[in-house]
Amino acid sequence: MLIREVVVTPVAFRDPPLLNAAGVHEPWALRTIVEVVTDEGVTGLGETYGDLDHLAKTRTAARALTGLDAYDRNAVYTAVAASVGADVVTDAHGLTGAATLEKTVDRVFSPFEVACLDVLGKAAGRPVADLLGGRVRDAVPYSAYLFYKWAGHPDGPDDAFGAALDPDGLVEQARLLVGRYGFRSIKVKGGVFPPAEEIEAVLALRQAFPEHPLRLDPNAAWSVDTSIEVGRALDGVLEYLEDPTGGIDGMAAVAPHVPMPLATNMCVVTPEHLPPAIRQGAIGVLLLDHHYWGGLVKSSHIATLCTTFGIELSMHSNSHLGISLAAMTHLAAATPAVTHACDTHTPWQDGQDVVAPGALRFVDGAVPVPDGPGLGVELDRDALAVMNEQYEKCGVRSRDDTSYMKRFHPTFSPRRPRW
Ligand SMILES: O=C([O-])[C@@H](O)[C@@H](O)[C@H](O)[C@@H](O)C(=O)[O-]
Ligand SMILES: [Mg+2]
Repeated sequence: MLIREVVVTPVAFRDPPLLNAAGVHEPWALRTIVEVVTDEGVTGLGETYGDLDHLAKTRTAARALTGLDAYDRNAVYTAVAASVGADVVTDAHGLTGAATLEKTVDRVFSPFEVACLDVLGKAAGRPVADLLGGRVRDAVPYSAYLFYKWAGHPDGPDDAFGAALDPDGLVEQARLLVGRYGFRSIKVKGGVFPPAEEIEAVLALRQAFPEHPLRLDPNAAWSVDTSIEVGRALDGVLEYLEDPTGGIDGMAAVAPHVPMPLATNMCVVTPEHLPPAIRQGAIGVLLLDHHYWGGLVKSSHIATLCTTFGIELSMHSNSHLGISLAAMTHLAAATPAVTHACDTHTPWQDGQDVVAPGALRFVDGAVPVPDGPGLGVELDRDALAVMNEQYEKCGVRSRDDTSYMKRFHPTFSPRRPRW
């Protein structure tokens, strides 16, 4: 199973104007699609970020993998690490926490690891979930991921989702997503309006959806004191409060004073963050993300470690396509400790995808594990070509929610904490 060739293709797809603490989503979201082709003619798929620095590193790493054995993922990791060197890559938006060298290598390695597992699964005729230990659930529950949003991009027509700028708008958006996908949990992306307004929105959702577990995630937009006030105001309402404030120290200062667990995909984002977070009791839930936790196997090891220390698991998401959704679904299906519904941006992509339709679907808010070998999804080459052309033409080269927001609101500041 020697790697004969690795093909790296950047793609762009339409994204609605979703608001967050860093600004607003641009009209185009970027991803990179990785194809690992072996000497036996089996091709494995991976998906990762599309930002220029990361794309360059992914391309350099791809060239270093020719001739390696798809079974030998330690050798693949070593080659990726050597190709990354000492360069740390940071996201401009800062929504997935601090960058470190290990996290940079883990991020570059991840799509190749997923693609190698896809190869091995296809060769063995078994789903990736089987390679990760076997499925403990046949379908993986996801949450309705609500965003405050404008009706459309200021330079374009309104989109099909409509505006959501107050509690009624968010409740209406929840009805749309729950109605269409059957989600049984709801997450609100906060950090956009003053906390009192976001509390009001969560309470309106609680009234409209009395049975749905609710989460709120302001991406560290609040001070420690504000986080404690909001946490107490939502006593009995939230399943967990996600990244109310920044840093392990900040989260540890909030945790003992609020009634619900704190969750994160910002202050614990790489292995070296775990010891201090555990020592200080900073978090109760970790949102895994195989795209920056070094792929599926390492994520599953992190989950085991978290369970040992009483930390529960959920899963984080940025804008993504079907290869990522398939990988997330196999990982969560094979990881008993992922007991909270996972996040996904899938509804916001509104059917745009690089994978052929059919393998991935939502049933009662959950994605059944694809049955086919490997990830169980096939590349739609026409869609890939269209999205690659969109990438070439769209002009976006790195996600920058803040600059895009400042085009329309020049005084906007992404300063955190803001409240
Ligand atoms: O897409 C967004 O705007 C989200 O805010 C995303 O970038 C975050 O990383 C993420 O969803 C989160 O849970 O923090
Ligand atoms: Mg988050």
